[in-house]
Amino acid sequence: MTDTTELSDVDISRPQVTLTGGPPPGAATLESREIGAWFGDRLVLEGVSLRMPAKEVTALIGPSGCGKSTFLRILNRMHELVPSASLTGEVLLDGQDIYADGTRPQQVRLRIGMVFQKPNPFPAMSIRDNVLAGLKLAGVKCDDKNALVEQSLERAGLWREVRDRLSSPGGALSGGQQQRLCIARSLAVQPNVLLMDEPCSALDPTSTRRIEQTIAEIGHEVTVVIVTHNMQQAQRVSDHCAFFLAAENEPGRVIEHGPTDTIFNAPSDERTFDYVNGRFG
Ligand SMILES: Nc1ncnc2c1ncn2[C@@H]1O[C@H](COP(=O)(O)OP(=O)(O)OP(=O)(O)O)[C@@H](O)[C@H]1O
Repeated sequence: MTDTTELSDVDISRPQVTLTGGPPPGAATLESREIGAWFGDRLVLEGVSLRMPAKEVTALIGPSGCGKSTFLRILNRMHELVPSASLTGEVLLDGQDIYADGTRPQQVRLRIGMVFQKPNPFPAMSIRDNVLAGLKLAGVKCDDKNALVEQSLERAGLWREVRDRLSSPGGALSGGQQQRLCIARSLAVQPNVLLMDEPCSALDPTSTRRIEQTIAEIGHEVTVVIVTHNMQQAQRVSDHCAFFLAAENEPGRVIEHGPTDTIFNAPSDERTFDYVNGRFG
């Protein structure tokens, strides 16, 4: 599928549709402080302190197994879904600890959405209902569902391709379209942060480029944190980069983080230089 829609064709300037019971409006800054993570008695992450600024895109890069996905899942309380998992440290969303006593994980996940490696729309459900699915699950009310569907699909860069077939099943779309449908579903609840775990790894180059355009668009409205193995992609889409590395039999740590340009062109650590230049990993 070739998509020729250009960024400038998409109108994302309209005010957001009003939701009742949804997250407070706007992007939020996410900050981790001294995160440590275990599976059983195995420490897989240590001392991860990272600030992911509002309305900017932060890429998490590093070799396989260094804890990037684990860290991402800690950021919206999905790590605790693994029975043997535990953690230490704090995650602050605009200064509030998402692990504070009395904070419900479902409420956190409404504010901090997640898009996975493999697109996971409800295949038999219509495109329209897929977009609205997150609202239903969270009990969020919307005053104009048609406008919300259009706006969410537009923000995800899919509206023009599906506007004439909103009642077709989500499973009938191409892989790249399904991934954009999942992004639209996440955006429909108007989250403050969107986490993306290798969102393009199952997609062809054209679909990958379209998702990268989508990230460029939404990255100015919502905070984005993306895990990627693709160094060109990290350079293209992110404002900031964090390089994770786990030495042999050691937990993963952040070796270096900073503006993407610095990480790729003038890193301060030799291991970062070697990794971004493809010398290992
Ligand atoms: N559910 C789990 N149970 C036990 N160990 C796990 C589990 N998930 C991940 N791990 C371990 O935690 C460590 C970090 O894994 P994680 O998937 O976070 O790394 P990653 O950097 O995202 O890797 P990749 O780039 O390959 O996706 C690895 O050693 C992995 O084997």
